[in-house]
Amino acid sequence: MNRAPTYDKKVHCIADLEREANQILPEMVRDFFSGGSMDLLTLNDNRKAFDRYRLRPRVMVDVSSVDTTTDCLGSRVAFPLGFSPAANHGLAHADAELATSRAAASKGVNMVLSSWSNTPSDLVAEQGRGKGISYAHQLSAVKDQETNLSILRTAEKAGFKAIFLSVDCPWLGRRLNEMRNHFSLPSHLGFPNFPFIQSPGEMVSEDPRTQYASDLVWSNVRDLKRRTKLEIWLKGILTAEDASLAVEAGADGIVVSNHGGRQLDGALSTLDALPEVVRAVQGRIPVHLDGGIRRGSDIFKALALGADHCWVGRVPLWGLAYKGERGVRLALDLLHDEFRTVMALMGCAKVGDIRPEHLARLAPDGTYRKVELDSAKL
Ligand SMILES: Cc1cc2nc3c(=O)[nH]c(=O)nc-3n(C[C@H](O)[C@H](O)[C@H](O)COP(=O)(O)O)c2cc1C
Ligand SMILES: CC(C)CC(=O)C(=O)O
Repeated sequence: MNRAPTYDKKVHCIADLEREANQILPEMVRDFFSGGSMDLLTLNDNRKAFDRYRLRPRVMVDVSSVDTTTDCLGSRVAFPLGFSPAANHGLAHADAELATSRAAASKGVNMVLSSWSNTPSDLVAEQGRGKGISYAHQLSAVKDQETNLSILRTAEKAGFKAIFLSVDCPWLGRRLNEMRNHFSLPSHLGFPNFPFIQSPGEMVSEDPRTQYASDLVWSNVRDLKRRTKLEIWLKGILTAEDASLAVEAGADGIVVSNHGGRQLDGALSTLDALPEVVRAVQGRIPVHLDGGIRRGSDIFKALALGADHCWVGRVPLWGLAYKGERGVRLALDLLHDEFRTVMALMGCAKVGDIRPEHLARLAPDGTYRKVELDSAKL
């Protein structure tokens, strides 16, 4: 019998990993990782949206060999999942982004590094050198152009493949957990991309080198593309209108994202936003998704609705908190196994076999209705 392997005594799914991590982390860090903005409507809906779909399995398909691999940022990755950028991996574990990067490299998935990494970007990318994976560098543009350009040059020199420009943070969302907990960073954590910061408290100062640029417009995408050979992806698109403008502006890819519910509370869940974005893009550039992915079946559902690839932000943080690099590898093993199992049980032998008609969506009358081909582009 081809039963799933057991990797850990306590952790058999991402919900277990979250529970274990949350028992280890101090309350302030736990809430910083898990929390979102305001009433957490979007944070919670990111998860609930996946449960509004059910699977329509096809049987009597030869799934004796299931190929979960796919292409992402020029690499053949083990399965359609990688790590979203998240600030401050150092709050989860002393090995911080180095451990996350090693885990990604050893399991054959890509990683996007936050500008607010606690580890120098070149050291993070070095962990995956020669291992066939790709790294992208996130940029939340700040007011000071020199600082933005220095991050761009660092990413180019260190061999990053792309810049993921976060377009959903002209202003920081209101995160009540951070206010209530008086969130602050320990003094030992530094930000190599912002070397002028002497103490972590200064990251929220009035200094234009750390303040988000709130005046970004579509022409800035073209400016950025003129300044670098790296691919420019836009992270934080939620509407068909902006997806079309992103393509016109020359973006190399889009990540449908609401920043894990940490920016605009009440914004659409990413799975709900995905079909209109996919329809607007019409296959001209890749469309990726992050937000709420916790199971292999979530990845399957996002792909069935037209995403080319998914990312997770909190999952590697929980893995790190649980057991450092080993914990991050565990998270990847679990999600990879779950995805493979779902593919087999759905009658999909390769990623390209996943189609919208594999899904049924919850209708207002409480029944589930088949997702029709033209209702999700493809
Ligand atoms: C602790 C934390 C820090 C984050 N830092 C960044 C960041 O620096 N830049 C960014 O673009 N997104 C950041 N994000 C958002 C993630 O890239 C991603 O969009 C989100 O976590 C996806 O949702 P998920 O956590 O449900 O997978 C952060 C998310 C978390 C949880
Ligand atoms: C506040 C930033 C440093 C990181 C971020 O984007 C986030 O916490 O969501």
